[in-house]
Amino acid sequence: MKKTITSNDLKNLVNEAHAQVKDLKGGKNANYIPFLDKIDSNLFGISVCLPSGEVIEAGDTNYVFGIESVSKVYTAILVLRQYGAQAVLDKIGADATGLPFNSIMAILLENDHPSTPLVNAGAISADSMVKPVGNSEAKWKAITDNMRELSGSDLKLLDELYKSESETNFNNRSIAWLLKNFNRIYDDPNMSLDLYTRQCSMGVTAKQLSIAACTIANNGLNPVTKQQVFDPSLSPKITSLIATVGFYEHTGDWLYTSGVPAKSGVGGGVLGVVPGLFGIAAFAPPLDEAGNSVKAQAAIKYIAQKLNVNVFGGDHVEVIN
Ligand SMILES: NC(=O)CC[C@H](N)C(=O)O
Repeated sequence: MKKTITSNDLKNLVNEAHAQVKDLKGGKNANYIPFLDKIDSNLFGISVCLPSGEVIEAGDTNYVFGIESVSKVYTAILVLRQYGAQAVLDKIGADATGLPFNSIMAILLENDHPSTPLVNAGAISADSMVKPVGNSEAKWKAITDNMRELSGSDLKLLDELYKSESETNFNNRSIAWLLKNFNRIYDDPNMSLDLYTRQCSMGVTAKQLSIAACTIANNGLNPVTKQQVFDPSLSPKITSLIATVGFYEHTGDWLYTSGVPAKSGVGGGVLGVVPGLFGIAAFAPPLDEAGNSVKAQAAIKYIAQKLNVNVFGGDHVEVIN
């Protein structure tokens, strides 16, 4: 069915979702990274960005939190921009692992392959691919420039998070060297791991995430800055990667129940893409056992179900002013 709603209707719906979900119990902050354990677990924000550039917000949408694994989407886009879709498929892959984000078993099971740029192994591999290979400083500039272009404004490193994560990332150190063993690291392993740890420690707001999500939903055109950030042909590629593995071992359940391709991070952020319609982001620190924000999932589901939008069916919704 074709359906037209006003941006005011959508604003009311976002406020309603916030009110419905804000007291939801369950989940707990990530505690394997000490910094994240200390964040106020009552923080909660929802932001929806439309292709017109309008951003609809409710709650703590300007609170700066750790982007964590949502950053994998950004760097996946960067290597897609630098290498094209085929090379990313060949060098990293585009498969679901069905396993936790930090799984070493997934690397062994795939017989050398990191599977996808959206789990730790593939993301470290993607950071190793970022050009110019061999130059850490210039690679970091490419990573942060790309983040700014997608989000419409600068993301800033959370120094304390970076320190906390660098001191405790023993599992990721093993992943980097295991990938080296399988020739799936295309630069220095320690440098690639450090770039990965740093990108995960960037601070972002729900509002910035929703603008990046809308840039993906809007075929690479940032709706706020009006910059064509990446080639439109890459949009379905990144959305399919997100749909396939965005919630790790819970991805199938999530997609089945929400119909919205979305990527989570252990900082509590979730970025969701409804192609052509909007980018949506939500943030709340308490996570379920797979590391996905409990309230962010509930909020995005609430909005998608009320609108009856679903990438596999549902209504064709148009938002007018
Ligand atoms: N799922 C996540 O957000 C994990 C990211 C975190 N930096 C890690 O590597 O463990």
